[in-house]
Amino acid sequence: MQIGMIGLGKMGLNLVKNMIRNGNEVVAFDLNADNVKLAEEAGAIAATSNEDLVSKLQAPKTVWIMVPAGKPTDSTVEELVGLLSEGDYLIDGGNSFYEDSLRHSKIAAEQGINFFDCGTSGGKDGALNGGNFMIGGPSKEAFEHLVPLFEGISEKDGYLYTGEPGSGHYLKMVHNGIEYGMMEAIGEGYDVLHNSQFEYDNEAVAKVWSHGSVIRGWLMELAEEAFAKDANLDNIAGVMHSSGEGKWTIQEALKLGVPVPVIANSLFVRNYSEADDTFTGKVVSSLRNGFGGHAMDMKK
Ligand SMILES: O=C(O)[C@H](O)[C@@H](O)[C@H](O)[C@H](O)COP(=O)(O)O
Repeated sequence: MQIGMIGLGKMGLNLVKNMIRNGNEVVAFDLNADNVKLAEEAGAIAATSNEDLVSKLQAPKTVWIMVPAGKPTDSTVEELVGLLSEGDYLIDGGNSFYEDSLRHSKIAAEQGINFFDCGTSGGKDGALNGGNFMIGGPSKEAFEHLVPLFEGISEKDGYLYTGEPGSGHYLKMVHNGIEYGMMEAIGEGYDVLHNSQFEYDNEAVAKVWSHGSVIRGWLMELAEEAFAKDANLDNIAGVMHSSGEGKWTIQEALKLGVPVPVIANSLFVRNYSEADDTFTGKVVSSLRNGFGGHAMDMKK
């Protein structure tokens, strides 16, 4: 089928290549002209603006947007709702907050446009070679139109129509919450090994854990790759950033009254990792010193 792709960053460009390899025709646009050129080299038809992209598609038109969540997605959706017509399809494949997607779905539905909120997982490699997609949208019938597209670009069994609008990005949000907890557990286990009396070969450990153990999986394979490049990760700072989905999962859990101690602590550990020093630490150190006379590390 024919798809318009807006947003040709590391995920969008790989999706374009995947779509073309699977027999789709892609019209591509990005604010960065260099990225459009790369898409053109990969076989896409270049567009010079969102409007130009939409004008190059045949009805019913299908546009996939892959731009950062928040304001960039908001403005792109708003513009496209004005450019597309009744019966067209609009897919947000980014990591949008599900309440934003509910809003986008509503303004699209007012114009008769089928809006799908699509959580995309599997990273750059998945986008290129077979990804994972969690897709909410107006109806199963409308989704049928997109099945050939997702059949081609997904890992086998790697896409799901999740039901009503918002449910795709909601599922991706929770997926990422789980991702936070799993990665933190792997990190902590390795920290124990690293500080133990034994001399473990981190890469070899990841490799053996990847073959038949309970904790095998893609994250363990990625750990093996990372340790192969840098045996003790000496060149990497232990700072962990986050893009928001862990936080949203925790906020949602608080709203629902569901306990999520592992996911919540994973985010707090990431937040701590971003700080050079913490005021909490200064306060606790002062208090220990106050009641027990325990030594405080002073600023150098
Ligand atoms: O499923 C995936 O492929 C990943 O989750 C992907 O979506 C991305 O790497 C995260 O958004 C990073 O999230 P943080 O920056 O919050 O760790």
